[in-house]
Amino acid sequence: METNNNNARPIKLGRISYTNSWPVFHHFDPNALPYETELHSDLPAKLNRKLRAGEIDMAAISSYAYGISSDSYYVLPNLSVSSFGRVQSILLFLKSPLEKVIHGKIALTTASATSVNLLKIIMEKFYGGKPTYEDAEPSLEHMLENADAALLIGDHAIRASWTDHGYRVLDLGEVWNLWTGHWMTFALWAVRKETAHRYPEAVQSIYEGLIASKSMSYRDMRPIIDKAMSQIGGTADYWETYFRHLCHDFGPEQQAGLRLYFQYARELGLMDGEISLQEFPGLPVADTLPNRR
Ligand SMILES: C=C(O[C@@H]1C=C(C(=O)O)C=C[C@H]1O)C(=O)O
Repeated sequence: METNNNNARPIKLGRISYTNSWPVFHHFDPNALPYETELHSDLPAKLNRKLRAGEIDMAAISSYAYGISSDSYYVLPNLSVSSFGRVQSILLFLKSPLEKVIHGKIALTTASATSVNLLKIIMEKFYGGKPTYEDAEPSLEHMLENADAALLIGDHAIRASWTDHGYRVLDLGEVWNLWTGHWMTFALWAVRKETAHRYPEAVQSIYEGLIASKSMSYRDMRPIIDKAMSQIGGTADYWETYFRHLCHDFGPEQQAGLRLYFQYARELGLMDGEISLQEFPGLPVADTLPNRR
């Protein structure tokens, strides 16, 4: 690999270890880039913390985590994990009737930041409830031993949804969309401003690699579906529907949904300050995907 003199150290890129971000990472090959790039795979909450601490330079992170540190980050244009309605992997499992849950106790996965705050918006602003919350490792049966409901995200939610659990399930992407009519953006790709200013060419080349990978995935989702079936299980139909409901673009419609989420989160005191969705000021990259819904 050719290493560039301007680049004194490898750029550390965080990858969400859930299937939802595979379309952006599947064809991304750090070894094909002109700058040394290290991939760090982890759960969203861990990537949020590592990016904040400067242990990694850029990453797919919870959109909530972007919102509370937006001064320090740029958004990488047109990359996100979003849905217009049902998402299938942000799920609240209800042991008690909803009427009781909204004033009861809810166990929250420690893997998430966006969805735990989305749940608070739904419970408190939409349903007029005031539950208590408790952090828990993402294991459905454990979580529900002492709680009325449990929130899981990503592959933990998908695997739990396939078990014969017998609980009612709310899909938070769907609830958000029913109440607001908007898209919901769960994750964004962010780069620390410090890194972007110091190594703009390296950040640009990683960004181009991610966009190229996304375009290739959307031309043919089959390899990703096959990989999901062999690594996680489930049917081709399940994964085809899952990836069809996800959107990895971040255009004006997704941005409008995210701004509303930030507004509601501020109204409930879950975040403060003005949040700018400031894009990485690199060169534009051709991304010819039609905006999907
Ligand atoms: C759609 C999803 O989006 C995600 C939800 C996140 C969160 O709640 O903080 C963070 C990253 C994504 O993994 C999912 O996890 O299934």
